[in-house]
Amino acid sequence: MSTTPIGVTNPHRPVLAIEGLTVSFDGFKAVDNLNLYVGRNEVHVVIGPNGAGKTTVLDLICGKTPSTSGSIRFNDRELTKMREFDIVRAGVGRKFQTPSIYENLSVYENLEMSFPRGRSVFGALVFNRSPDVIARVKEVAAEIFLDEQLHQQADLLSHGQKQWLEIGMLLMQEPELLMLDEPVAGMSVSERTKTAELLGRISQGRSVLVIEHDMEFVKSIAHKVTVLHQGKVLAEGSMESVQANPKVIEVYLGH
Ligand SMILES: Nc1ncnc2c1ncn2[C@@H]1O[C@H](COP(=O)(O)OP(=O)(O)OP(=O)(O)O)[C@@H](O)[C@H]1O
Repeated sequence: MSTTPIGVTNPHRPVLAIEGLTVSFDGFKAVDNLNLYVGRNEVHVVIGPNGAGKTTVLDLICGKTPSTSGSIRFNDRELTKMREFDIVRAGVGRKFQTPSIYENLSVYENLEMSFPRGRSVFGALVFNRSPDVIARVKEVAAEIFLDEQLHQQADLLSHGQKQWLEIGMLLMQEPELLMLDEPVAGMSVSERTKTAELLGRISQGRSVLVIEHDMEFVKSIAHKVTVLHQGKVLAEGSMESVQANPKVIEVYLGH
C-alpha cells in the first residue's frame, strides 16, 4: 500500500518532510497542522500575506522556536528533538533578512571563518590557511560573484553583495538545505537577476527553501510554491497554478 502523501513533488524521498506541524503562542496557532515537503534540487518558495506564519516555519525548522506538536524530518532525522547547533551540523543553513557578516574583515576572512573547522574568529584565522580551505574560499567567492572583491573589507560591499557574502558563508558549510528569508529585499534589479541565477545554481544537489514577497522574483526562481494563510497551506503547486487560484488572489495576490 502506498503511503505517499498527496502533493509531494518528489514522492520517493523528500529531503525535508514536515507533517502535522503546529505551534501555539498563548493559544494562537501561528502554524496550524502544516504539511510541507521539499525535494532535492528543488527551489521551494513560501509566499503569503503578512502574519501567515512563513518566518515561524523557518524558525521551527532551524530549532529557534520549539513546536507544539508535529514532526519535521530532514533526511529521516527528527529535527523537533534537536538543538539549533545540531540542526546546523545536520546540514540545515539559514540566512536571516539582515546580513550577519563581520564588517571589519575581508570577504576572504568572512568565508574562511565559516569553514566548518573554524569555531571562532581567532581559531579560524590561525588554523584554517590550508590549501583545501583556500581552494574552497575561492570556489565559493566565484559562485557568489565576489571573486574580484576577495580582499575587500566587507563594510565596503553593496547591500546586495553583503547578502551574497552571507549566502557564501552558509555555502562554506555545504548545507543540504538552505533557507533564505526575503533574499532580494533592498537589492537592485541587476542584483536580483544575479541572485536568481545563484539560487538556481546552488539548488543543484541541495534543497532551497525561500520566503519571498516579490512575485517577479518568485516567478524567476520557484520550482514549487506553497501559499500560507493563517498558518495553513492555502494552495500549492507551480507558480502558474498558484497565481490562477481564486483563493490565492482573494487573500494575497489581489491586494
Ligand atoms: N514568538 C512569538 N510569540 C507570539 N506570537 C508570535 C511569535 N512569533 C510569531 N508570532 C505571531 O505569529 C504570526 C505569524 O508570524 P510570522 O512572522 O511567522 O508571519 P510571516 O508570514 O512571516 O509574516 P511577514 O510576511 O510579515 O514576515 C503573527 O501573528 C505573529 O505575530
